[in-house]
Amino acid sequence: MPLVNRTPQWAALERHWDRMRAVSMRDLFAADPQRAQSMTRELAGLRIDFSKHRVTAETLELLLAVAHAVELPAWIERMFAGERINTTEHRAVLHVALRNRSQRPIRVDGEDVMPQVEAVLAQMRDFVGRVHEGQWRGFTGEPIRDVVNIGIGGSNLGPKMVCEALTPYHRPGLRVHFVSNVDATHITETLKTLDPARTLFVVASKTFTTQETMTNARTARRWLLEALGDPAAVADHFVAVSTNAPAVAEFGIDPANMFVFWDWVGGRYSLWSAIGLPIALAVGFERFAELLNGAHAVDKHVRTAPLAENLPVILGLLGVWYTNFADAHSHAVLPYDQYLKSFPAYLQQGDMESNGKHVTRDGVVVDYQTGPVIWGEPGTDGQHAFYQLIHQGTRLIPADFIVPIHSHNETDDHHPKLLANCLAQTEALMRGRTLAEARAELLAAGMDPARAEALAPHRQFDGNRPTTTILMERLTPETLGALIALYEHRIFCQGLVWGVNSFDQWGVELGKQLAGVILDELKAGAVAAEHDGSTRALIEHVVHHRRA
Ligand SMILES: O=P(O)(O)OC[C@H]1O[C@](O)(CO)[C@@H](O)[C@@H]1O
Repeated sequence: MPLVNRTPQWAALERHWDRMRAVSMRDLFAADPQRAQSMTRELAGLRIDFSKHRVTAETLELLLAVAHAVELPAWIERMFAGERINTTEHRAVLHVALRNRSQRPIRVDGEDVMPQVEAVLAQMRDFVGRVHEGQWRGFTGEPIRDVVNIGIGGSNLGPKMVCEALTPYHRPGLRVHFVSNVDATHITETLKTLDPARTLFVVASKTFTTQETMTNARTARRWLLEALGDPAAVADHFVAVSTNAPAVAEFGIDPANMFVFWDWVGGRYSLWSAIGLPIALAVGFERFAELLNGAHAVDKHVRTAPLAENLPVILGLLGVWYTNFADAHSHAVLPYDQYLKSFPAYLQQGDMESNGKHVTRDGVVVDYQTGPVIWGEPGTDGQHAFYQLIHQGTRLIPADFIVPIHSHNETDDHHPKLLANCLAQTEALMRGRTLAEARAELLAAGMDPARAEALAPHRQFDGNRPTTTILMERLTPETLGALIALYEHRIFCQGLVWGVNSFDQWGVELGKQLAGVILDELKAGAVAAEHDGSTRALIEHVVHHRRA
């Protein structure tokens, strides 16, 4: 497979960009009164408007031609068929099996994985029921009041984001906490508020070797044992979610209290697996199942819809358009819903760990940009922080605006304002304000002409800044599941265009390896290994000051 930028389809897009760079969305809307309707689609409770993009029907056709050139439909099918498309780790990629509500067999090496998936879901349902009903009790016979998920990366960000997002659905009487950072402050501050006799720890780690997680888990175990005094208490206060049964047993967790998942579930795609146990504990198993249903609806769509109608494909291609042709370096995700406050952070791992790659699946170094920087904050906080740059800065930043039509905290005073702000931002970003308009507004407000002339350039907005608006009736488990799956598949489609393996993460290894060397040196109080001058001096300084 040649690099995508060597294909004739890519060359056609380059020529097209030369024509499109001067095209304004204002003109596109003026020329086509049906533009919004023809570029808005409904999917699984989401209404997606991609009309405020710097594209025409021809642009979309040319982008779709690139998608065909990289055999995108065949790759999507390969994923659903359980092929080992994560080639560097020789693994299938089957988070879609975790929410395969149709029970259609999905096979890896000829073996249907669905019975295992169903068995773990049944185990989760049973366990969650027992905790909720007070049948699962702590060592001293107390019911569980607090659940602490100990995990990091995919074993933290997904379940944490979903638990926050579904706060209105939380069952009363059970609080869920997340500890991820190896910084002792994180676990110390969390444990301060808890009663050991009524706390359940979920140690979530695919590998069960991750330094941060194992350190926090050992601290939690010490805390528990100091309070309860008997090692037998661990069995009543710790469960594990992992692929590594021997390591779980070695930690002292009863294998009966282990929830397995499989090597074909990537960490950042794992919230649908037993890694979602804190979600099910927080909102109940039925709600967790609704989350899976929402994702399944999007899975069906991505697998069966023709490319031209396939929303994750379209959104992915729009991202490619800006990254590779309009020189955009980042992508903002702006949820207008406080419950989605961690959605951008969750997507940072989802997208940047997936597509932050510099070689293709074949190991060829690319000479084009791949995954952008993902960032964002909930509106309207973001508006008062960084929107200035999005509106008037020198960089092009495509942005997604996500907003529910109804709030879970509906009041006449708040939600209409939130909605108005969200919609106004996309309008302003698209429309901008010309110099003449800026000048006229100032004059109409009574400003003297000389001052209006001086101020007008500061109040001029280029506009033409692309946004996607994603509306939903309300943020429910189902719409949230659909939203997450939409982004997951978008990431996959972009990775396919760039030719990278979106499912490995070798880039996190080197730092881990070097941290191991430096940790030994900090413990020994002496530098033993080869380091550059800066790192060596820093280690020596730290060693000296920790000794003093
Ligand atoms: O679940 P584990 O094995 O503890 O890994 C945690 C995280 O570490 C990574 O391997 C690297 O950040 C992620 O891909 C993963 O989600």
